[in-house]
Amino acid sequence: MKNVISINELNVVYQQTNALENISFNLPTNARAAIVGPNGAGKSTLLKATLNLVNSSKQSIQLFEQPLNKVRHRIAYVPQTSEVNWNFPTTVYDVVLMGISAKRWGFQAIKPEQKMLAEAALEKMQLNELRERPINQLSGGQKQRVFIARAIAQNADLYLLDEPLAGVDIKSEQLIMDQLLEFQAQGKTSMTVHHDLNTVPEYFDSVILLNRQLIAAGPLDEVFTKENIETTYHGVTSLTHTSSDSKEVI
Ligand SMILES: Nc1ncnc2c1ncn2[C@@H]1O[C@H](COP(=O)(O)OP(=O)(O)OP(=O)(O)O)[C@@H](O)[C@H]1O
Repeated sequence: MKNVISINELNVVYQQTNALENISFNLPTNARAAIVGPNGAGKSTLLKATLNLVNSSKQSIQLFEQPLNKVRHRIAYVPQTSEVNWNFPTTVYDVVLMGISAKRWGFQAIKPEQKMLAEAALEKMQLNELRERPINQLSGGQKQRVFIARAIAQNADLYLLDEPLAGVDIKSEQLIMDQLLEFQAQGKTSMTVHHDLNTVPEYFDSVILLNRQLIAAGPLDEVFTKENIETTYHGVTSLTHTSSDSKEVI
């Protein structure tokens, strides 16, 4: 089985912080993977390093067995909503169209089939009625769904999602998680930062356990063990304390 992501001895150092130390793992094609670990473990940094959005040790990452610059168009990134400028004067529909623009050259017109992709993405995330709404007038869950819709419209092969369930209600959560299943059914791969240990087995089939260093990575059954979770969270074992309010607990 081919690897979509191959990371070899990745290090990321911010000014004062060793955010990631000596990370090596492979993610096979068609995985539906979660990145799990406590606050400050480097989960967002791992996604950003994969996309070369932060300075890291070079030559340590291959995507689709190639360097990033050859395959960037095959990757969709859903950032944390807190990292998006929601006051930018644009509408839901225009943000979704941006997913398509990622695959266009210069001022090429949008093709009918690309418009259909955008329409399908709006439909899937149940955003049709909100399409003309300015993005600064959306709820937390609606904001998450807009960026997932943009990623769907991009029609990528690899989806990197940073906490897509943060601040969403149960309906949005179900829509988003069903979409990850659909990506997988289409032969695509996803890697998602996820905070709720309780739902990891339900939502994912692979896990990357991280706490600045890699604790373990691989299939859910092999990796998501009590021992590994304990090591990741330095002894926090109770799964009942680790949903979105886990930020304080861990
Ligand atoms: N731009 C930056 N400059 C300096 N330090 C940073 C920067 N971004 C993150 N850090 C630090 O790097 C470490 C890893 O941060 P990161 O956001 O990747 O963790 P995380 O696991 O995603 O955390 P959380 O669960 O809280 O979102 C933290 O100690 C954080 O304070």
